[in-house]
Amino acid sequence: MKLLIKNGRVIDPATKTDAVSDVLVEDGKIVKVDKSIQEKADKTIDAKGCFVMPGFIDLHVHLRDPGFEHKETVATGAKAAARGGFTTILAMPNTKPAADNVDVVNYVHQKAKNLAPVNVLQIGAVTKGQNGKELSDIHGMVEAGIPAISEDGKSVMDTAVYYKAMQIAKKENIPVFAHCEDKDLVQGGVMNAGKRAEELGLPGIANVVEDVITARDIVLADSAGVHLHLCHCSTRKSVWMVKHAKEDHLHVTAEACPHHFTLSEEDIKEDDPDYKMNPPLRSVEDVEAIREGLKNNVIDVIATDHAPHTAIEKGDSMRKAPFGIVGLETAAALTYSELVLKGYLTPMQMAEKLSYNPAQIIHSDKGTLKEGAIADIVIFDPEKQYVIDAEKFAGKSKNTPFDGREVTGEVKATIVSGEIVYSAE
Ligand SMILES: NC(=O)N[C@@H](CC(=O)O)C(=O)O
Ligand SMILES: [Zn+2]
Ligand SMILES: [Zn+2]
Repeated sequence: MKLLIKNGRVIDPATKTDAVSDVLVEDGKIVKVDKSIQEKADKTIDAKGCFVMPGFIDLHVHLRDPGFEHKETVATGAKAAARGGFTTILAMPNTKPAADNVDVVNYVHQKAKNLAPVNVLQIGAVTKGQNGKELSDIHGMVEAGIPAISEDGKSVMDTAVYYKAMQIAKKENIPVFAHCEDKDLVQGGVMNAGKRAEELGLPGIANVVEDVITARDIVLADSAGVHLHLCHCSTRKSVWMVKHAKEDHLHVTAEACPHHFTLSEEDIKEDDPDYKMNPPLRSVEDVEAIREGLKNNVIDVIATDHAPHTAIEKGDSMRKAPFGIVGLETAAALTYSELVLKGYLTPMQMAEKLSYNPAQIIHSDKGTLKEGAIADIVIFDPEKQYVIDAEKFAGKSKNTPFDGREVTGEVKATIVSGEIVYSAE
């Protein structure tokens, strides 16, 4: 099978390419990137006016499988990923049972192999049942193919337990993905602590809840010599700490989510569970710091933290609703509309943060359009304007604050190993 992508703007961070070119794919691999390829193909896609980028890689997805299949499954989550331009997604371990052993990791990988249109990699839990006390079988799970460990959903509050896990991760040469939240400081908060929470009469979550664990984890990971990747950074001080850690040559990387660079607490007009996520939407100053952090490459990665919950579970008040919003099908458009069009990111940086940098963090040779690479590709139309319609989502859950929002930029096609797994037409 030969696929020819004609006349697109090929953007490849690995080779620093940004030029109108054709891309020829054969037997699942990129065989040629050149100005005008005249070869006959089985299928030709006209990508005129579109970006042709390495397929997006999402380091932070909740697939809810096993255990919460009413919210999402490996199959539906992977379908949502394909629609969002993602060709590889990493699944967080807060499932039921938790992904804390080889059996669950194999179950997800096997299910993905059979049913998922995109690559799925399971992340291993740090502790058994995410109980924060006994370490999971990290070595076994690494042999089964986990690219990282994480306790996402919570922090490992016991510093000694976390330190031991970090030392093992160092030995296994995998990164630790950190969810930074001091459990003892949260005190029932449901949105950012501040004026807006007071006006709505809702309990707040202060920045210090995140910042104090971010500081601890940077220091702890440095001492263990392990690569620390900070999940869903939302505060000004998180960005500031990552900046200083990097200046000091510490092995720290960081991600930000589209909701944290698009919305602030001021966008919460009423008690609406679709605006409840962890960490919460912060102040305007925090949002600006996240945007600047992305611009200055202090923040390396854009990840969705796709966290599906049903409408019934979300209910009608933030007081009781679970934390989390879906994100796979809105991330590319929000990145383009909020960061590229507003001058924070170049299209090259967009490709870096959505594909090349995440690949580097998990030591993957994906995230590039180099000749010889696996043909995981996204074709993105930067002109297309439309209104986000959650009813059109391929994912099972529709919990998003972006329903009805006007955006620019649409995923036109997603290609995995040379196969078109999603097409907007
Ligand atoms: N982000 C969220 O608000 N929720 C996530 C957990 C997490 O990412 O910490 C979930 O699993 O629902
Ligand atoms: Zn988290
Ligand atoms: Zn998460």
